[in-house]
Formats: sequence, C-alpha cells, structure tokens
Amino acid sequence: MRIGMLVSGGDCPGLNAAIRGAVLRGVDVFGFEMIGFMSGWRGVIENDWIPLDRRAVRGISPMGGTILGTSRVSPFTDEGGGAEGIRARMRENDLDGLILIGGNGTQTVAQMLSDEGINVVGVPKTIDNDLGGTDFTFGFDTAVSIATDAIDRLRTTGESHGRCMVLEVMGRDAGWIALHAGMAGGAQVILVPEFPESIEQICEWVESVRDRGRHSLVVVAEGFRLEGMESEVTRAGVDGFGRPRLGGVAEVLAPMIEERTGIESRATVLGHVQRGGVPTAFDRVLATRAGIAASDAVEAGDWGVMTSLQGNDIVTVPLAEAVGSLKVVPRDRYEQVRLLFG
Ligand SMILES: Nc1ncnc2c1ncn2[C@@H]1O[C@H](COP(=O)(O)OP(=O)(O)OP(=O)(O)O)[C@@H](O)[C@H]1O
Ligand SMILES: O=P(O)(O)OC[C@H]1O[C@](O)(CO)[C@@H](O)[C@@H]1O
Ligand SMILES: [Mg+2]
Repeated sequence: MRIGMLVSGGDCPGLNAAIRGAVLRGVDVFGFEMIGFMSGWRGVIENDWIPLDRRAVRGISPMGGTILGTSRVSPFTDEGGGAEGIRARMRENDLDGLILIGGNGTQTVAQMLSDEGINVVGVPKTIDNDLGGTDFTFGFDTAVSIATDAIDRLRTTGESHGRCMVLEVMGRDAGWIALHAGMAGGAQVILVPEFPESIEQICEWVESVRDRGRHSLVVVAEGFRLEGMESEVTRAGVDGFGRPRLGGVAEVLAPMIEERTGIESRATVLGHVQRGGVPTAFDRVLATRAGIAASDAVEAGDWGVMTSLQGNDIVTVPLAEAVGSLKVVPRDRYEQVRLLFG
C-alpha cells in the first residue's frame, strides 16, 4: 500500500503528532510506503512531496506547526484540475489513497473527492473545534490553554488599573474557544458568534461588576456580532481561499464600553499566538491516536471516513456526518454561563 498525506487549512498544535502516529502505524506496523505532500494541495498540484518514514517523524510530536507545511490552496481550480487532476497525480505516484488532515473546509473537500471515487481518510484538526462528527478536534485544547493564560495575565493588569479588559480570541463562526477559555479564566462576559448581544446589555454586565468592586474581563470571539450588526468585523484583505479575514471586534467594543460606562477599557487581539507553539499533552495524545486510527482505516480499506473522538474512543464516521453542519455552541451551554455574567 502506498499512501499520500497532506495538511490543509490553518495549522494547529498537534499536527506533527498526528503525522507521526499515522506514519509509525502505517509504515512500521502495516508496511505501507508513505509520502507527505508539502503545503496542502499546492504540493499535489506541483508534485512537491517528501518520503515519510520513521526517521522523518523522529521526535516531532512536541513540535508546533507541521513538518509538511499547510495552505488554503484549493484543488478545485483549473491549476489543481479537481478530482481528475488529483487522480492523475495519485497514479503518477502510485498512490492507493490519501490521508487528509484538516478542519471542516478540508473535510468538505475530502467528502467531494470521496464522492468522485477517490480513496480518502480524513483526520480532524482545528483550533476552532467546529467540526461535526467528533467530540473534539486536536489543537483546540492548546488554543484554549493559551487563551486562558492570556485571561489570567490580562486580569492582573486590568485589576491593577481598574480597567475593563476585552480579549478577542479566534474560532471563526464558532464560539468554542471563547466559551471554554472564558469559563476556565472566570471571565465576567463571554461573547460568541452564535448569540448576538446588545451593547446596552454588555455595558450593564460591566457596570454590575464595577458595582461589586471588581473589574471586568470580557472575552469575545472574533466572529461575534452586536445585535443589529449585519456582518462580522473584518480586517483588510482576504485569506488564502479568498474569504474576508475576521478580526478586530475587540477594538470596536472596548471604546464603546468606555464611552458608555466611563470605565477605562483596553482591547487585546490574541491572534495567531493561539495556533503556535507546543501542543498540550491532551492534544498530543488525541492527535497521535487520530493518526494511528487513520492508518488503521487505510489498512481496513475503510475509505470515505474521518477519524473521530467519541467519549474516550477513537472511531471512524462517514465524512458526510462530519461535514453536514458546523458544530457551534448550543444554546443550553451558552445560557448556562450567561446566567453568571456580570
Ligand atoms: N466548499 C469548498 N469547495 C472547494 N474547496 C474548498 C471548500 N471548502 C474548503 N475548500 C478548500 O479547503 C481549504 C481548507 O479549508 P479551510 O480554509 O476552511 O480550513 P479548514 O480545513 O476548515 O481548517 P481551519 O478552519 O482550521 O483553518 C480551503 O482553504 C479551500 O482551499
Ligand atoms: O491563518 P489565517 O488564514 O489568518 O486564518 C485565521 C483563521 O484560521 C483559524 O485560526 C482556524 O480556522 C480561525 O480561527 C481564524 O479565523
Ligand atoms: Mg475550518
């Protein structure tokens, strides 16, 4: 069996552990030959790849980033050639199948290729944790830990100056990072894309914290919209797939809070710090298990699936189940914490 592997979408901590898990299982246990395409679909389009063997993955589990690189290049362009182009490249490299490591976008592509008869196994990764069909994606735990550390640090400086500190975290259209980091750090207000709030309500919470003699820590997800706002706050430019880049909502909210409450406020946009550096032990284990499970699926001829964490077990689920809908924060999880705001 000869297998190609690639990473697509934003990077996240744990990718190298997943690559290592798949290679150790695939090469050492099942005797596969494995290759890794560089920078996602760019590597497929340009036939840029490296051999993946035990030596290539030595000691990489604690490393952030990915030894294969990643990109948001789509295979469905004239240059990429779509399913036909990929099939031709697989024939040229004598590949029986592909292991595709990525988030909801990447697994959507995996599903499209699987529908075209290409042998694929998906491995879920993303700090956003917005992928269906799995309890958690690796990368998320590390991002939440980094955001929680930021909250802890912002709290001491905020308390010293009597300021309202507004921390913006990533997550695109899902509020998971904000919700979990906000809960872990005891934020007084947590704002998520799934549930718009009014500026009046936010200021009421911030003032009630002040009236108790404390100072607010507001966590806001980058995709949050104030009630009545037509779209998210975006930065200039687009991402590698041509989508507007999210970011900057904290810088909109902080001055509004200051103007309405008279409480000095500061905004911090955490940005890509959340995606960098060493993965937590939890993410390393989850990623390694996901990589191992991907090679198990290949060995079993279980194509068109994604590895999935369900409770304590790693199983496979049909790709269609994973990409059917975005996994967002459910109302009951939000309502539970909202009762404690202020
Ligand atoms: N519906 C689609 N049709 C064609 N190509 C797609 C589609 N969705 C995603 N892609 C391609 O897959 C790439 C990876 O998807 P995306 O950028 O959404 O990241 P992801 O896999 O969701 O990971 P993350 O959210 O963690 O960055 C896209 O940049 C794009 O090139
Ligand atoms: O790395 P880029 O292209 O700036 O993308 C940032 C986006 O990627 C993610 O980090 C992961 O999907 C999102 O949370 C964020 O909106
Ligand atoms: Mg995504």
